[in-house]
Amino acid sequence: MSHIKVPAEGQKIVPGQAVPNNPIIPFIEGDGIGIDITPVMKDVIDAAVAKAYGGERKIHWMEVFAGEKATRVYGDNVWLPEETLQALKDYSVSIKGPMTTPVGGGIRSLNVALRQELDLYQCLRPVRYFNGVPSPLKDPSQTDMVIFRENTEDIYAGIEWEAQSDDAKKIIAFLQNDMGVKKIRFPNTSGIGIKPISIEGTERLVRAAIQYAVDHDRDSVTIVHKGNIMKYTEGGFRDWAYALAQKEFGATVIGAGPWCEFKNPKTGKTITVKDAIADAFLQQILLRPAEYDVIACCNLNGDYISDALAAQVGGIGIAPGANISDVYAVFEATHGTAPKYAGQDKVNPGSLILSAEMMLRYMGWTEAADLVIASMEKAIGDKQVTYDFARLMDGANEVSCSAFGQAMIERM
Ligand SMILES: NC(=O)C1=CN([C@@H]2O[C@H](COP(=O)(O)OP(=O)(O)OC[C@H]3O[C@@H](n4cnc5c(N)ncnc54)[C@H](OP(=O)(O)O)[C@@H]3O)[C@@H](O)[C@H]2O)C=CC1
Ligand SMILES: O=C(O)CCC(=O)C(=O)O
Ligand SMILES: [Mg+2]
Repeated sequence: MSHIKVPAEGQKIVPGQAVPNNPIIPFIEGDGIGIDITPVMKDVIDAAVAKAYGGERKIHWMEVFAGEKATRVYGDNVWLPEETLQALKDYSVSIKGPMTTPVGGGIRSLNVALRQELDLYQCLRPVRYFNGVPSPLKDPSQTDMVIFRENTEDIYAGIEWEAQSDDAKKIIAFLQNDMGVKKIRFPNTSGIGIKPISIEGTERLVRAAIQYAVDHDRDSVTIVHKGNIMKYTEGGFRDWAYALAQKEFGATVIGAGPWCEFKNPKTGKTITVKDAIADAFLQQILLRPAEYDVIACCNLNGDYISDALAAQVGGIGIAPGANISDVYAVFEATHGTAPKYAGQDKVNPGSLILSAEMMLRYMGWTEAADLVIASMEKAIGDKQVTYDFARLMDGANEVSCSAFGQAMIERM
């Protein structure tokens, strides 16, 4: 039986066709603070759309279920209903709140499952500074990067075997007996995980990152990896990325290499393609953020880098994101369910609102997207901020999650 109530009005967004003025957009409320931030996001976006288009355009929201709410609606152990997946495909553009993943045992990440099921291979996370936001850096405005995190491969593929299980014993025996592996330090008590990184997966992600640099007139693309240690996975990622820049964008090697460069066909400006080893990169983004622009990386590094970079511009309360395939897009914040704040109307809805702002821009509704940005800047400028900013800001008026949304709406 279906639990999805399709709105009486509204149309599907069909990939490759113009976005209708009355699109139906599926949303997943999310676990934990999802209950706080998702309604605020919808109110702010509805207000921006109404203000920008005077009633000519309107989003028709359609709730679909995943995570803890799905188990309440569909029954125990139904975490990601088939009809939810189908709706995300049928309506092609959607937005989700965060979902809980238990540590150690229990279900595997539903967030990762969605990315894999819909082949949302680009995790796009822009990191920029908003005036007035408190930051630990002296000059946070120098941090202006766009992360392209590979979203379907790496150890996130979930290919793992628990220590001392029959499967782990089988794999370890295979590695030792058939592959000549002698380096498993404690074979009787090791869990094993597999890290697949492919040429196809690398190429499509890096192609999107470089194309973004071309389309948005950016100066450089940095491939971040740990290829000195993981030679055939992260090292492969680096080598295939450079090869793609040369093969598809006409980049030529600078000096002894491996850095290369090409002229942006749209602006004539030089785009440098360079690389950095992940540990060094994490200190350089703090010390010399202005040297980095578009970032392309594998899944795990992208996860770490996303939160680290978010901290530089005020934290994960204001860190948006999108998961994109060649046909579908699912927008979501960088942060998780922050369970200790769930239901308190306390946290910053900024990340999810800015994720929705990315969604508006993706739909071509730039006037509404601009209003979202401008009203957020005004609310922060007036020091009407949630607890996360208030605790770092002099003279702030700490407001609730919903009041921050209202503060934005009043300033549109
Ligand atoms: N895409 C997804 O759905 C994601 C899901 N998760 C899942 O979320 C769960 C909790 O993960 P956890 O590691 O605690 O990470 P979270 O991102 O949920 O929270 C970590 C901390 O970040 C701050 N924070 C997060 N969101 C906000 C917000 N909206 N406004 C202000 N501050 C915020 C809070 O900091 P402080 O304590 O300083 O106030 C919070 O305690 C896990 O099950 C994890 O797997 C995690 C990341 C992404
Ligand atoms: O799926 C999860 O629970 C965590 C995912 C995550 O941290 C991320 O996508 O940034
Ligand atoms: Mg993360």
